[in-house]
Amino acid sequence: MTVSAGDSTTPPFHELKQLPHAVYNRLFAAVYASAVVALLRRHVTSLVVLSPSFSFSTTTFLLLAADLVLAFKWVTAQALRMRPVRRREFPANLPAAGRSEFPALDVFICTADPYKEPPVGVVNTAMSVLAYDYPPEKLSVYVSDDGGSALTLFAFLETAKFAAFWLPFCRENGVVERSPEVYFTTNISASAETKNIQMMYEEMKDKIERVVERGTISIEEYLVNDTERRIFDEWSSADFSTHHHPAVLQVLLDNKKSKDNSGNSLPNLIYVSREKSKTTHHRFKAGALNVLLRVSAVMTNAPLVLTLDCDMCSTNPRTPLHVLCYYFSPPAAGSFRSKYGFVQFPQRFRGINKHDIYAGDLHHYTMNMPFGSDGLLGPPFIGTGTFFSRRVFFGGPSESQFVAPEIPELFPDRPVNRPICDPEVLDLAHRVAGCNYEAQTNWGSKMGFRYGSMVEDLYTGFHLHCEGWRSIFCYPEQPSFLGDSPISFADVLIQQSRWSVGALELSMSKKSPLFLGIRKLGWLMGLGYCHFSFWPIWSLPITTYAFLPQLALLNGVSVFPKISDPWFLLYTFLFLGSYLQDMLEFTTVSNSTFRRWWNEQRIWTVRGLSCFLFGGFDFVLKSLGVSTKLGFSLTSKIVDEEQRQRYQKGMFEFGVSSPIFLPMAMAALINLVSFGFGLARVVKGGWWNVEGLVLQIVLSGFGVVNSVPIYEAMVVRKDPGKFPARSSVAAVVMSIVLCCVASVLFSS
Ligand SMILES: O=c1ccn([C@@H]2O[C@H](COP(=O)(O)OP(=O)(O)O[C@H]3O[C@H](CO)[C@@H](O)[C@H](O)[C@H]3O)[C@@H](O)[C@H]2O)c(=O)[nH]1
Ligand SMILES: [Mn+2]
Repeated sequence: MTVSAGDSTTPPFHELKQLPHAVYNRLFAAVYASAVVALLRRHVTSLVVLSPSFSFSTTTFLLLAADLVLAFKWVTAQALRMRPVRRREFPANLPAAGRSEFPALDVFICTADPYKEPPVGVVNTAMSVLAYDYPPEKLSVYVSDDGGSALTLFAFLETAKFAAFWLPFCRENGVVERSPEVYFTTNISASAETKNIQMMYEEMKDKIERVVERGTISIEEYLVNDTERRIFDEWSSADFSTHHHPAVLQVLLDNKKSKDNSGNSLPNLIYVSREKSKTTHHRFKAGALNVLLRVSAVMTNAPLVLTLDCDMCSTNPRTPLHVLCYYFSPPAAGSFRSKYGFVQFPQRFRGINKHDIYAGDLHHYTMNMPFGSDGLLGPPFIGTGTFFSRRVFFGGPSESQFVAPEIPELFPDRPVNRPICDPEVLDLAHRVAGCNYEAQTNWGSKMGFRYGSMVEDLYTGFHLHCEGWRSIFCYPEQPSFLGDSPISFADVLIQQSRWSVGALELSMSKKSPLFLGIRKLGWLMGLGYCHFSFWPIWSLPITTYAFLPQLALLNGVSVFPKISDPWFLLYTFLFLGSYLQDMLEFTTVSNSTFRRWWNEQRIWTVRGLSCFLFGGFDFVLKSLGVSTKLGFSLTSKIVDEEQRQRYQKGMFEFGVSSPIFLPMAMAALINLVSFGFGLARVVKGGWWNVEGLVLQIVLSGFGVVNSVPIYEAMVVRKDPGKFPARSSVAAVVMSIVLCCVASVLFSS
């Protein structure tokens, strides 16, 4: 265990423990690796030595390719299993008197569409950070509105007013849940004060929701004075649209002037909608974050920066103190100028159903694997819940790597000595929020958040690690942030198709983790990044194993060893070994349930047949120049009540007819038919008669068990979330075609 403290006489600020299961992971990896090598050797020999027919060599070749991919994925996963660690912080040990030493903190919240991301939700996220247990004169919250929406700005005008009541209320009553929405739905109090503030909140919420529903702000009704009205003048110009408008910047709270209702200062709250033009690529979220980096540099230039998605409410007001436990530790004590570039909190979600049918908590990626990478060079950046040192955005950690920004006002260590409402400051802030500002600069390539991938988080984090930065995974028992997870299955798959495209943009780039990563970060960390960035190639083995053995079975062709063959044991070991290890890791190390694990393994196969496949296609089309424009399909944060109820009952929400459901439905059908066919043969002739097909029958059975929710949705369910009839028919037709083609091929 390593213990660090402010100095040797003070109690520790944090500790780091290696997780004990690392030893078993290593031993198991050694044994499993031998089995993998044996399997690959077997494939190669049978390909070279015996080649009785075209269909035999094709099948063997496809299985070899699938197993090679699986072996590669396995190796990359092991890299993250070699040295998992767990940290703990002790914020109580930070000297109480040190608050005046706290670094300033700039919080960035991104939103992009008031209809997909309801402003009330964004307001709650902002409120939960405005109410941080942090000196208000050091705290600034910047809201980036890529929707360029007056509705969002209106919601924030209201936020500024309500904050004056909400912040002192939280402070005086020791409120932990500082998003008012969450607080009022989980706490029912009879006190007059609470009732009063709840009424204020409900009024504000009503007002915002009515304005959003109507799509316009009624000037007479809602805007109380001329200053407020003037704010919205910008929107009155005829050519103001989401994709084409000047930069809009509005200081809604200024900590030098704004006071709450008990006379204390309020933090800064600044609305930023960067300039948009139809002719300039706006680079999605990374572009928005870079604008915030510059605008905040001009206005407050805090050395610490926190990035949040609009739905990621903070659930612990002392979260920044966990970060300070590292900030104040040697060798960097009080400067953050060490090699540690960012502190990543896990992304956790609220409202996930009991058994997590979509594996929406992204367990593997947001929990297990970050512990593994934390023992190496640190967790990847996952987009939200990340505290950065501002310095990381300007080149590697050593002085010689520093990349100077184009104007002195953006230097990361420049002290700020002008008020944020100073006209010159505001002028410059508008300028750096302009859509052509980045032309011929290093923004997006050597500075700031990096452009080049739809998963700007993984991509940026990778480049930061390659420059020499390290990161820290901070996982307090009590969740620090909770976000929304989509509840419609189509939304989940579309979101993950976008991630798949982004991951491939990284893994297939010239600076792929496979080459640059391993060279710069060493084998383990480099392979660890491969694990994340080669995510979608999983669809190759999954598609193969979901169809090939089953189609072979239907044609009576054996592709796996017989029961009496010793290789049978090897196959069984490889399958059960990795499944059991994953299950144990999930249920013990991460303390989750068997049912959740079971659902997660199902989603793994489903992803292979949907988002990974479609994301892969999109990527290929884009690389070939066939489709040039891939938009950022924003994940909807709207919750339909009926849908939510079905989701809470554990029902998959198909509903819309989408090609993304087709391959999984075809796999479900073909596995069912081949399983039935296999069983019929067993009934007729007994197990020994089909001993060459046993593994294929078992595999089809496994496919069938995993497809139960699909059969239900196709045949049994009548609710609007059922499998769309059109897609069912398409799946049946295509399955029949596939079976016919297979029977021709297998007879060749
Ligand atoms: O042009 C854009 C597009 C998106 N966003 C914001 O980016 C965030 C993430 O968008 P969302 O639709 O919620 O995407 P998710 O796939 O749910 O987000 C995950 O994946 C992203 C990478 O694709 C990461 O950036 C996120 O942090 C991570 O939560 C939201 O706050 C959006 O408002 C923008 O500001 N501008
Ligand atoms: Mn999201």
